[in-house]
Amino acid sequence: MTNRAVIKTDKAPAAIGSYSQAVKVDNTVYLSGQIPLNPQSMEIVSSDFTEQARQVFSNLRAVCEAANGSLSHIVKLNLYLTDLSDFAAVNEVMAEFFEQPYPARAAVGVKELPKGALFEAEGVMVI
Ligand SMILES: C=C(N)C(=O)O
Repeated sequence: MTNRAVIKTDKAPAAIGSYSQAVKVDNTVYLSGQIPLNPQSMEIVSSDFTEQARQVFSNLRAVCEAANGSLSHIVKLNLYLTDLSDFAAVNEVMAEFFEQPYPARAAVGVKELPKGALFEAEGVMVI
């Protein structure tokens, strides 16, 4: 029998649709996609890609912590960029937030993201 719980924190943006910020099943936490919303204002923080990426990882960190984990517990990340010329920038921001060994990852260019965001990241954490 699995042990399932919904994770909810006001330190990360509230869900903007019909989903939970994260769902925990036993020791595994499925982290919903974070876009660069300020958790208080629920507005995109900046038009600058690097600032958006920092906000996304800050939001993901808050959800990890609400599930009693941390970014270092993330085993897989999926990144979505509306412009793959920001690939180098996202690697730099990840190096600010993550320590080696880094999680497994995919990075994909997409046409559009919710609220006009330039970047979204979602992943899986094992605690
Ligand atoms: C922002 C999202 N995670 C969504 O719309 O699913």
